Amino acid sequence: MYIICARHGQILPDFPPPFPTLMLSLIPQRRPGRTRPSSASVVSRSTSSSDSSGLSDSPAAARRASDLIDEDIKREAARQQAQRKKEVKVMLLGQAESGKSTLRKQFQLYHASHTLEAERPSWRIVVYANLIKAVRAILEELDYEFSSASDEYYPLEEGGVDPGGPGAVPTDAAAQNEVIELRRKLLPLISLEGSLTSEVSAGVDFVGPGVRIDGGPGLKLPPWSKKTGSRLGSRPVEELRQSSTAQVATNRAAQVLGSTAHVIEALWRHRCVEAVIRLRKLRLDESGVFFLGQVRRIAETEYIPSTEDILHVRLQTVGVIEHSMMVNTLGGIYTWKIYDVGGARSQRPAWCSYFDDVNALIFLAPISAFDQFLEEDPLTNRIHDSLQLLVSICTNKLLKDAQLVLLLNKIDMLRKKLEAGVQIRQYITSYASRPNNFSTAAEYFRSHFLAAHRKTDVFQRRLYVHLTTMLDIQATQIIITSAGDLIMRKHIAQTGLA
Ligand SMILES: Nc1nc2c(ncn2[C@@H]2O[C@H](COP(=O)(O)OP(=O)(O)OP(=O)(O)O)[C@@H](O)[C@H]2O)c(=O)[nH]1
Ligand SMILES: [Mg+2]
Repeated sequence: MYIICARHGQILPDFPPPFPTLMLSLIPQRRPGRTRPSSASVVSRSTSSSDSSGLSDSPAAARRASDLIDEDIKREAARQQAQRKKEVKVMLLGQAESGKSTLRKQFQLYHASHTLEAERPSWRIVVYANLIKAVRAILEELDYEFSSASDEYYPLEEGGVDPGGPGAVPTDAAAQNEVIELRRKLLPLISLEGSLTSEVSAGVDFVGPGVRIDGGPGLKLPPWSKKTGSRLGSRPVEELRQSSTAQVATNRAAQVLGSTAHVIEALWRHRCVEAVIRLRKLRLDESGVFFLGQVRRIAETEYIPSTEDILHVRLQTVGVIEHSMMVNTLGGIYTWKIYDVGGARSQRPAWCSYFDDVNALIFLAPISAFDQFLEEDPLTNRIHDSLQLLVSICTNKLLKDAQLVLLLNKIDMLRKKLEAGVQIRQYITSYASRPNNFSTAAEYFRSHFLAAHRKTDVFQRRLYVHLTTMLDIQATQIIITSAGDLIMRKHIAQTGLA
């Protein structure tokens, strides 16, 4: 599949091309506002001005008018150049759920914490939606478990056990009745998911299996929703604050949550839930697991999301969102424009329209995802997809002047998975007999990403690599400072501006 890149008028392969295919070569682009008008157009403009201003049509007058226009053009070019020198463009790239938006929030926290402060109450509805989604996913899994238990054929997951055998998911009548009762009490809460979803993101991320991406018949989509491919646009968080319907949905959810928090806790602690997570490998979003453990606090009447909550929230980015912030660094004040992109495959064609003049790319690869596959392509391992994506970026000519920073993210999850005994070689055969511990695994992934860059970066740029946990505020702020210094030093060196 090929995609026409709107701003460049070029044909690009579906982004990214299969490794190791390179992107097609690109047509150089002219920047608006920097072209000197041809002498023909200068003369014709001076002629017409002489008509209205009363200047004579002599060659000397025409030359004077032409000089004036030249000066204007120079002044405008100088103004634009000065502005560009004071502006730093940084793009956050990587697959879906790699942590781009979380890093963007960390930038906001570090450089513009007042804006995060202002947004804080608006995140409440997203926290509720994440929590309810997790509750629904658990109930659906238990439903499946109970109905499968009565079937003769019962497929086992890796590490699973025979039904009824020791260590099996309990499916006895008592367990089933307990879960049925919990579900009955939770139905009013679950039924709110649709309205929260349509307020927050028009069904982008919160729809569950079996629910159509457009929310299904009868779900009214809000007017701000915008179709991008088969998905629908997510709403800017600032807008939620001003929406009265979002307020109503939030207050209703808060009310129901207040009266059902103890039921959610009982469900989360139920022996069947622990068993489906351990034995059936039920995968809940990181945000869901976090909020389920904090349900009492979240259900309080006066609840306002903490910074930790905001960093844990999962809200899929759709399209490319620009965030401007003033950064006071190395003796100057600069406007940083941070572009946070949607990382799902259907979103990637939109990236190239923003590649112009990018100063730096921060690429996030979640290395804990070695045992996961893309949601949009269940046959592609997520580490493999990240490597392909990095190659596409290293070989893209539009990005040749951009500095590259690679963040191997979610190392906290990597640690947890390895400690829980998940074997890398079961998913990545080339890992072979290497020890299944954190330091070996981190070095293994690091060397693979470095090799992919070394082999394909025709521009021979340095690649700065960090192992990160985007939820760790202190550690991420150190990385933001050091990556920021690096980006600024190169920018200053290139523009000659101090
Ligand atoms: N445990 C853990 N969770 C993380 C880390 N970084 C991000 N997350 C969580 O992962 C989820 C996805 O993160 P996002 O920042 O929304 O991912 P994204 O790359 O913006 O995803 P798209 O917008 O779909 O492209 C969120 O719930 C985050 O809280 C990390 O280092 N460790
Ligand atoms: Mg995002």
